[in-house]
Amino acid sequence: MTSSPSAASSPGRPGPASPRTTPPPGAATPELAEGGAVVALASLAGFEGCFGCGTDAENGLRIRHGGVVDGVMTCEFTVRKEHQGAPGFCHGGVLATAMDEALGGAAWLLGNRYVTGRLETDYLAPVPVGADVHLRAWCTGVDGRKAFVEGEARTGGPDGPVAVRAAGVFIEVPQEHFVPQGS
Ligand SMILES: CCCCCCCCCC(=O)SCCNC(=O)CCNC(=O)[C@H](O)C(C)(C)COP(=O)(O)OP(=O)(O)OC[C@H]1O[C@@H](n2cnc3c(N)ncnc32)[C@H](O)[C@@H]1OP(=O)(O)O
Repeated sequence: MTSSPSAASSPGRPGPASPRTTPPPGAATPELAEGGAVVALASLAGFEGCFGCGTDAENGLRIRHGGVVDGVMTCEFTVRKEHQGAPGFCHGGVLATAMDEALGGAAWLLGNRYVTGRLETDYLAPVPVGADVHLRAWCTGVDGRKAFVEGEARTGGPDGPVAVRAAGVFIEVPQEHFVPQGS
C-alpha cells in the first residue's frame, strides 16, 4: 500500500478548502490501493462513454489519464473550440467537469467506486482555447464513505501557473449504483 501525501505536503496544494470539503478531525489518512486499481475499476465499469475521459464520447473532453506520483493523480486535456465560453477562452463549466474527473480519479485510487457529492472550484486565470490543461488531484482524508479530495489545473506545462483550484467530497457507492451498459 502507498500513502497519499498529506494535505500540508502536497505539491502545489490549493488554498484551504471550505469547511464542507475539509476532512473532519479524526478522518483517516488515505491509503491508495495497489497501482493500477483506478484503471482496472474504470474499465470494469464501462467508462468509454464518459464525457470527461471516454474514448467513445465524441464531443467530450477526452481527458488523458496519466500516472500517479507520490499519491497525486495526473491527467490532461486539450481545450477545443467546442469547449469555448467567452470568446477565446474555455467555459468555466468545462473546467469544472475536468476538475470533477481529476478529483474523482484521485478518489478511485483508494480502490473503491465514488461519485461526486460536492465540488467547489476557484477560477484564478482564463484558459485559452487550444491550451493543454494539466490536472493534478489528491485525497486529503477519508471519513466513512466520504473521501475528501483537492486538485488544481495548470496551463503552460505541468508546472505552469495554476488556473483552477478545486476541492470536493466523493461518496463511496457499490457497483450496483451504476446503470449496466446496454440497459
Ligand atoms: C478513471 C476513473 C475515474 C472516475 C472519475 C469519475 C468522475 C465523475 C464523477 C461524477 O461526476 S459522479 C456524477 C455526479 N454525482 C452524482 O450523480 C451523485 C448523486 N447523488 C447520489 O447518488 C447520492 O446522493 C449519494 C450516492 C452521493 C449519497 O446517497 P446515499 O443514500 O448512498 O448516502 P447518504 O445520503 O446516506 O450519505 C452517505 C454519506 O455521504 C454524505 N453525503 C451525501 N451527499 C453529500 C454531499 N453532497 N456532500 C457531502 N457529503 C455528502 C452524507 O452526509 C453521509 O455522511 P455520513 O456517513 O457521515 O452520515
